[in-house]
Amino acid sequence: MEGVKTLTVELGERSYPIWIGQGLLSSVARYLQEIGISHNQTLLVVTDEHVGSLYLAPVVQSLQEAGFRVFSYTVPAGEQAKSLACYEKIMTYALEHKLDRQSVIVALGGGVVGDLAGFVASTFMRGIPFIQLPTTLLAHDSSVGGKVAINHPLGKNMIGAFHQPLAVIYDTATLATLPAREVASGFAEVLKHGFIWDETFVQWLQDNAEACRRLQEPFLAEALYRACQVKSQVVSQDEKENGLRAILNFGHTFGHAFEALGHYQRLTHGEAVAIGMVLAAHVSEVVYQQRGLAERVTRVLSTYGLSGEWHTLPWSFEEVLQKMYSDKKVIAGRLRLVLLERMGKAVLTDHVDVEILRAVWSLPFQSQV
Ligand SMILES: NC(=O)c1ccc[n+]([C@@H]2O[C@H](COP(=O)([O-])OP(=O)(O)OC[C@H]3O[C@@H](n4cnc5c(N)ncnc54)[C@H](O)[C@@H]3O)[C@@H](O)[C@H]2O)c1
Ligand SMILES: O=C(O)C(=O)C[C@@H](O)[C@H](O)[C@H](O)COP(=O)(O)O
Ligand SMILES: [Zn+2]
Repeated sequence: MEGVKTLTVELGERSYPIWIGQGLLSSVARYLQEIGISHNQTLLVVTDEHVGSLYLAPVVQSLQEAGFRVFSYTVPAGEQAKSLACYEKIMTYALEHKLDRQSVIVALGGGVVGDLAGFVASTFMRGIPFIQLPTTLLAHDSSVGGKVAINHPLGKNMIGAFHQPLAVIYDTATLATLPAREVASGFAEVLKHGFIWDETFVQWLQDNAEACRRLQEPFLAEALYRACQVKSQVVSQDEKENGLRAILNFGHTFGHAFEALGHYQRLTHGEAVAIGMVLAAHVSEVVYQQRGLAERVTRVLSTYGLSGEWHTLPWSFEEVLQKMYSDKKVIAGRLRLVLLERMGKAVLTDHVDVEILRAVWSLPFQSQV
C-alpha cells in the first residue's frame, strides 16, 4: 500500500492496524478483505447527515462492487446523536435487517458517529466487530483506543464500553471538506497528544503550524501519524484506563463540564478541551513550578485558531466545579486532574486543592496572539 502510513495498536489478540492516506475510501473493500472480513458478513455503515451526503454513496458502491451485502443508517449530525434515542433506533434497524453475530458495523464519520456506532457494536447481540472510517481531524483520537459511548443528560460519555475496532482506515482526503471550525477543533486533540507525551512533537507542530492548518501534505499525514502513535502507545500500555490512560483526559475534566453546561451546542469538543488544557496548564504551573508552561500552551493553541479563553464563558466557577465532580475520574468523591509535570509529561493527581483551581479561574486571560 504505497503512500499509506501504517501503525499497529498493540493489544495482543485484539491488535489492529491504523492506515492513514489519501483516497483510501475508494478502496475500502480491499482493506476489509485485508483484515479478513468475508462476503458472508453483512455490513451496516453508520454515518451522519453531513458525512453521508458526501461519502456514503462511494463507500457503499465500493463495498457492493466487491460483493459485500451492505445496509446503511444515517443519524442527524452533531453531539445530540450520542443519545439513547439514536442508539435505540440503530439497534432496531439492525434487528429489522437481520444483522447477526458475524455482522460488522462500519462507522463512517467523526467522533460522534465513531462513539455511537462503536457503542452499538459493543452491545448488539453482546458485541460484534466494527471498523472505524474517521472523517474529521479530531477522529484521529476517537477512532483509536476503543472508548465507545453515548451521553446521558447528567453527563458526557456516561454510558459506554471499551470495544476495540478491527481497523482504522483514515482517508485524509475527506478532511478537505471539513468546516474551518472543525479543523481547529481537531487540532486541539492533536496538540494534546504532544502536550502530554512528546515535547518534540509540540515543537514540530509549532514549526509547521501554517502547513498543518492548511491541511497540506505531507505535514497533515505526519501530524496525524504522530498523534495516533502517541494514542496507540498509551492505549497499548493501559487499555481500560486503570492508570496511565487517564493522561489522555488532559483538559477534559474542565472540557467535559463546559460541553455539558453548554448542552453540547455552545462549544465543540475540541474547543472545550482547548480551554480546559489552558486552565490545567495554569494549575500545573502552580503545582509543579513550571513557569511559562501555560503561556506556551495558550500560544500554540492560538496558532491553531483555538482561543483557550474562559472568562467569556457564561458560568460561574462554582457551577463548573460542581459539574466537574460528575467526571468519571472522580473516585470516592475526590476530584482527579491530569496535569503537566512539564511540557511533554502528563500525570494524574488527586492532590489538587480546590482553592488552586479557584485562584486559577480568577487569573486574567493572557491572549497570546
Ligand atoms: N472515543 C474517544 O476516545 C474520543 C476521543 C475524542 C473525542 N471523542 C468524541 O468525539 C466527538 C467529537 O468528534 P468530532 O469533533 O469529530 O465531531 P463530529 O463527529 O460531530 O463531527 C463534527 C462535524 O463535522 C461534520 N463532518 C464530519 N466529517 C466531515 C467531513 N469530512 N466533511 C464535512 N463535514 C464533516 C459532522 O457532520 C459534524 O457536523 C465528541 O463526542 C467526543 O466526546 C471521543
Ligand atoms: O481515549 C481516551 O482515553 C481519552 O480520554 C480520549 C479523549 O480525548 C476522549 O474525549 C474520550 O472520549 C474521553 O473519555 P472519557 O472516559 O473521559 O469520557
Ligand atoms: Zn477528547
